[in-house]
Amino acid sequence: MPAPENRFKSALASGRMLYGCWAGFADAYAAEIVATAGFDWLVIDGEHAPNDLRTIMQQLQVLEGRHSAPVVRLPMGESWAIKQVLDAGAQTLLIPMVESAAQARDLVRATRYPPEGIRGSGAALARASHFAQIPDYTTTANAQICLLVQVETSAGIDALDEILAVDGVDGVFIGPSDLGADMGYPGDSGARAVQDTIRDALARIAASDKAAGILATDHDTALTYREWGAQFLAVGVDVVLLAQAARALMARWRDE
Ligand SMILES: O=C(O)C(=O)C[C@H](O)[C@@H](O)CO
Repeated sequence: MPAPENRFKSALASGRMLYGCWAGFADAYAAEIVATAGFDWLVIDGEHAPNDLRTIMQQLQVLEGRHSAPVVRLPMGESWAIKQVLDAGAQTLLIPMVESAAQARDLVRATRYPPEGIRGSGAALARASHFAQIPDYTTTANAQICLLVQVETSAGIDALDEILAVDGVDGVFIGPSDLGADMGYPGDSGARAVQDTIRDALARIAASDKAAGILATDHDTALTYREWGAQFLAVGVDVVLLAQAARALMARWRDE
């Protein structure tokens, strides 16, 4: 009995368009609600949402077996944190601020058991192995890991071709907000220079053996990014959806 199939990794490899949403409430109940929408993937955000290992695990638990595949984003690509979330059951990781091929190679190694990598062997304690109920988990888990790296600085863009050559990286996600800020356009990822950089980057990623990903909450911008080569395309942020709907509702009654 091998490690569970990573459906997101398989879908990414098939080339199918995959629409996602950020899950930023750091809460299993909220993740369960968003999953009823039918997104192909949900980002359990450990970078900008108040998640910890236990809340990440609880969201992995409620998403198990659902259509929406969990993508866990860590604050940074630390090998100890990668070990913890993989043992908690994550199979797809989104790692921010990747700026070199060397960094990408280190991330690949951190997600794999030896001899391919350095992931610590603690499967008996791990939810991921169904607490050692999957006897050959450590020899089959590597193949089900999906590593998505975020390129979101000028340095990362400059190293993109080398990053794209790293075996074990499955996708490259362009972070428009951070990229815009690093390029000197904080809060304005729509600036011409940023858009030109995003277009070139998505094209280069799509032309490689990796999948291209990005986030756009504006519909027309998301359509443009899809035309430019994005395959795993996040089109919403749950926290923003609730905040905007609540404010609009009160604004309407305030004017009644
Ligand atoms: O830089 C970006 O843009 C991203 O990485 C996406 C955002 O961080 C995400 O938190 C949505 O705001």
